[in-house]
Amino acid sequence: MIRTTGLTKDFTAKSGTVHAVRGIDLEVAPGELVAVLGPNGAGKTTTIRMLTTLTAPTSGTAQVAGADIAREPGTVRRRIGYVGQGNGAGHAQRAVDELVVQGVVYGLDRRDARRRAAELMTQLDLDGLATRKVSDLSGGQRRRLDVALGLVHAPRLLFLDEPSTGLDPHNRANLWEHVLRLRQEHDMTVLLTTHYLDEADAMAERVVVVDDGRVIADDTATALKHTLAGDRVRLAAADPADLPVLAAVVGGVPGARDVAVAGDEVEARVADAPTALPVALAEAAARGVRVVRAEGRQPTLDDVFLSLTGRSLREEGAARAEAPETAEVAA
Ligand SMILES: Nc1ncnc2c1ncn2[C@@H]1O[C@H](COP(=O)(O)OP(=O)(O)OP(=O)(O)O)[C@@H](O)[C@H]1O
Repeated sequence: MIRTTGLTKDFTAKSGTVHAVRGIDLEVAPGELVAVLGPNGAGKTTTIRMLTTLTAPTSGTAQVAGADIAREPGTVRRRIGYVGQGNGAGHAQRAVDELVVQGVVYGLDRRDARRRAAELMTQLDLDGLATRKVSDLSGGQRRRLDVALGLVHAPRLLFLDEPSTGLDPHNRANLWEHVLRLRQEHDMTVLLTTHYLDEADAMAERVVVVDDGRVIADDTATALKHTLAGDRVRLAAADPADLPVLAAVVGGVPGARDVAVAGDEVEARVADAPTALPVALAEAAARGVRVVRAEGRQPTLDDVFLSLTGRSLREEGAARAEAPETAEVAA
């Protein structure tokens, strides 16, 4: 459904050239749900904008929904849906009119456009809001209307750029419920970007991690967490003199490696924290070591990013959210 080769985008800014995307090779099969995850400025939006023909690549090629983004941009656009960041819907318009107009733009006659609009309003739980002005909708309702706008022409491939940013947890869950149901009903391929690690983890069958314009990992969330981060256990001894014995105990549990002693604690990677922890505790007790704290931890996608880059995605997101990006000048 998507195949890119060496997709690259440079921008010319006042401060010099910005290498936003540095040669991305990506394949997405029909029906997949892929999350592109990465810190602010990693190149996620620029990649989506190239794939949706909104900006031309500096170099590289991409086939999207069976058409070439450079040679057949019109065909690509007809076959895909795109929900960008922020709200695409106009403000003074009534919700239903936005959908009807979008349908007409995509070639439906007015009657079909009205029928499709009504169908989508129901599917996205917007019934009863048809005649409300877009500006009077709540954030969650407006985002669902944006998704409806992206689906008017029943695309086989849907791009969602940070669909749930700014929504509260209830509205995020609600939006996802709708997207996942629609995807199943229409057998749609979905490529989305998100900052929410838990969202990528829970929703996507595949997670593509990007950093500084490059793909640095691409696999299922489970595989990424298993191979790049791994489970951990941490145990603290009441008596520091017991630490060498405790380290030996921890080192003996299944799959233990990277055993480290810091302060009054022993920490190690293990194959499976929930089963390793009781084994370690029982063995420590048998050897007369009194353990005062014990913790087993399973990795998150943030641990994956940390292991790949030495940086935390969570901290970067928070730091950048507090300090708005300085404006860069486009070419
Ligand atoms: N029009 C432009 N002119 C100059 N630089 C740009 C332009 N658009 C994007 N950039 C730069 O390209 C890089 C990638 O930006 P992009 O918006 O693709 O990142 P992102 O991963 O989507 O980030 P975010 O999560 O904040 O949306 C950033 O350094 C950004 O400042």
